[in-house]
Amino acid sequence: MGLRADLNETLARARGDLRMGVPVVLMGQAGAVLVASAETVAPERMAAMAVLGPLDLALTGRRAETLKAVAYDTDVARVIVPEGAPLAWVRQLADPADDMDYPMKGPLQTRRDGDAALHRLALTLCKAARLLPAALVVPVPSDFAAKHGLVQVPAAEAAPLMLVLPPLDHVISAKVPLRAAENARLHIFRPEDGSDEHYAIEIGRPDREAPVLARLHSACFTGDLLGSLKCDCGPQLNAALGQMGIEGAGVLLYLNQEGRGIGLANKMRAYALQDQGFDTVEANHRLGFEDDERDFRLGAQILEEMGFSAVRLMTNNPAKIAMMERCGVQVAERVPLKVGLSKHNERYLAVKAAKSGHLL
Ligand SMILES: Nc1nc2c(ncn2[C@@H]2O[C@H](COP(=O)(O)OP(=O)(O)OP(=O)(O)O)[C@@H](O)[C@H]2O)c(=O)[nH]1
Ligand SMILES: [Zn+2]
Repeated sequence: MGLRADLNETLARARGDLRMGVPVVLMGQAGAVLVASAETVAPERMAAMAVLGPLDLALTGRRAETLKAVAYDTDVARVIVPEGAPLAWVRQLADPADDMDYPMKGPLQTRRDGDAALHRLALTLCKAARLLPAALVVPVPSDFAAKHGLVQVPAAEAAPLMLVLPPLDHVISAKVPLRAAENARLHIFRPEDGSDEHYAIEIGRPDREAPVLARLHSACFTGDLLGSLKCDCGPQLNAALGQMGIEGAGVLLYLNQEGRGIGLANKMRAYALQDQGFDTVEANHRLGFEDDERDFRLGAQILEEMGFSAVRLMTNNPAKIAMMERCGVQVAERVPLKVGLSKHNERYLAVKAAKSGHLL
């Protein structure tokens, strides 16, 4: 490998830059565009972008639905930013926080001609950076990145790469005696694309030839650490480790997919919308996300790397079972995990059962 950044490294830089409010260049077949996150871009940078050409605001089809904007490309809407529109105008479209106070934002003009591929990639990058899926997009000459010292992403290669799960490196493991099980070991897995690390807690030394008692737990800072009553995550985490402790063997994957994969800041935005009366699924949609943005292939990959091919899966979520099976991990048994019901999460769990197919 030479000193030049490869594509994975370039994408990691692009995510970092978008988070910092720095624009990046996406190179497509029909030309290049300059892209900035609507959430993090500074007003001066937006003004500098507006000088370069007509500004679009790329939004997901989900967000467009709430805004009553026509998404000609189904999953992507290219909203035309009126000349002279301030950053506040853009932020109001990107962020649903004030939707209820200012319901009439339109009529919004959306682009129909041309190709939406670069807008789509911009949104994928925003999601991967755990930002709101909303990006300012403006056409630029193909030598723009080199001239201005910006990161340049070749779209045709990057878009398919972002759909592939990166290889995970096992970094280290060490003993961590737990209240629930003294013979526990924590493993750290690091994705080669520079995204968040994931953990596996191995209890005892489970037989690799038999189905292992397993849980795929998605990070929930509020439930796991703070004891939030809005969800059932904390009690599920403790019950799963407790059961593994009792049986003397098991593996709990702690996947850093906070907020069903949208990140903690966006999850708090979803909670703020829930305070306005929307349910957990509606809140995700208003923000521009799908119900569930997690990638459960990750869990299968870690299990496989640890030498497990069959599980007794502790879950109420049929999507997790289906994904395990599709990824070649046999689910020998579903072990229900029903704990932590409170008056605060009754509705949340009912919505998951009604809309996301969770088993009651
Ligand atoms: N976006 C969003 N995420 C939430 C909300 N409440 C909890 N979460 C997240 O949802 C995830 C819950 O994950 P899991 O415990 O794996 O739950 P599950 O998919 O319902 O499956 P099982 O618990 O296995 O039945 C965690 O990442 C939480 O942070 C919410 O209202 N909105
Ligand atoms: Zn939770």
